[in-house]
This record gives sequence, structure tokens and C-alpha cells, in this order.
Amino acid sequence: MPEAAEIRIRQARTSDVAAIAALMVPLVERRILLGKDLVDLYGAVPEFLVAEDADGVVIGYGALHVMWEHLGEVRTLGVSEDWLGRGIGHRLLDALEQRALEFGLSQLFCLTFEVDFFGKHGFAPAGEDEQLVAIDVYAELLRSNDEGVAEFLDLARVKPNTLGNTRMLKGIGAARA
Ligand SMILES: CC(=O)SCCNC(=O)CCNC(=O)[C@H](O)C(C)(C)COP(=O)(O)OP(=O)(O)OC[C@H]1O[C@@H](n2cnc3c(N)ncnc32)[C@H](O)[C@@H]1OP(=O)(O)O
Repeated sequence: MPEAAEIRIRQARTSDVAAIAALMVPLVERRILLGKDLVDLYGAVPEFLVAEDADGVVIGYGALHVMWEHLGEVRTLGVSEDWLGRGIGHRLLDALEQRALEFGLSQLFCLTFEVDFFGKHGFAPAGEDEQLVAIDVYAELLRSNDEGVAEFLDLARVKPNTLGNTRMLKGIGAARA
């Protein structure tokens, strides 16, 4: 099996979209990841990092979506089945967090079944009724058409997508706990 040390994390390119989409298929079918149309994946290319092996094959991916001045969401993080448990997910998440710091964010959100994995990265479950943003920011976020933002807001229309997931938060940079 190839060495995990040979894996490189880099900015995604448009030519990676087909590989990302193919890797996402089984996870979307199991409702682990939110499905995305190709047009949305292409639009989100600037948000994505990928992990590629020594031959340039994409074996992992993850995105950082900016929601507000201080707030971003880690979304669509996945690693190819052949590479699970070899540290690629952690490296992708570290790199997304580094990107979030460069953007000036101080809080990261994620919605996930992988509570232990994100917990090891300092994410903590948000309280059931915890108000995650100020009421005026909430009102602005309500104007978004983005499904992920709707999930962050826990809107009724996306509840079927989020059933069983845990809402998690992490302070980064100066806001680190
Ligand atoms: C916000 C969202 O995107 S939520 C959706 C999250 N994604 C999914 O649920 C999709 C399905 N799951 C996956 O794709 C993967 O399981 C991920 C992305 C969650 C984790 O990716 P992986 O590459 O398997 O994670 P990684 O290997 O870094 O860590 C998992 C465990 O593997 C083991 N591990 C880590 N590095 C190594 C290594 N070099 N060798 C052997 N085992 C290792 C550890 O036990 C680690 O556990 P830890 O948390 O105690 O460190």
C-alpha cells in the first residue's frame, strides 16, 4: 500500500471535481454527506482542498464555507475508503482550519456523525437550544439560499437531512478555548 507520507494536500482545481463527485457518491447515498449538483461543486472549487497520492489521484477532499465575518463551516469532508484511518482526514481538517485562520475567522461549525473525529480536533457539540449567532446575524443568514446555511440555522425544511447529526463548534485563533 502507498505511504501516507506521500500524500499532498493542495487547493482543488476544476479538474478534480469529477473525482470528488465520484468519491462522494456512496456517502451521499448513505446520507452521510449532503449531495451536491456538479454545478454547485464547480462553484465551490475555491472552497475545496484535496488530498492527492503520489500519482496525483484524488483520495480526499474537504471544503471551508464562509458564513459570516467570524464564522465558517467545514463541509463535505471525506476520504477514499482505501485510505481511511491513515491520518488523511486529520491533515485535511488541519489545513482547512489553517485556511480559516487566514480568512480571519474565529469560529468553525460542522454538522456530522463523526463526533469523535471532530472532537479530537477541538470541536465540541453545541447545546440543544444554544443560540449560535446573534439575532441580527441570524436574520441575515436566513436570507441565504445555501442548504448548509439552512442546516446551520436548523430550519425545519432541512431537518430530514440533518437527522442524527451533531452540531459542533470550535473557537480558533484568539477565540480558541
Ligand atoms: C462536516 C463534515 O464534512 S461531516 C462529514 C464527515 N465525513 C464523513 O463522515 C464521510 C465518511 N468518513 C470519512 O471520510 C472519514 O472517516 C473522515 C473524513 C471522517 C476521517 O478521515 P480519516 O482519514 O479516516 O481520518 P484519520 O485517519 O485522520 O483519523 C481517523 C482515525 O484513524 C487513525 N489514524 C490516524 N492516522 C493514522 C495512521 N497514520 N495510521 C493508522 N491509523 C491512523 C486514528 O485512529 C484516527 O483516530 P484519531 O481520531 O484517534 O486520531
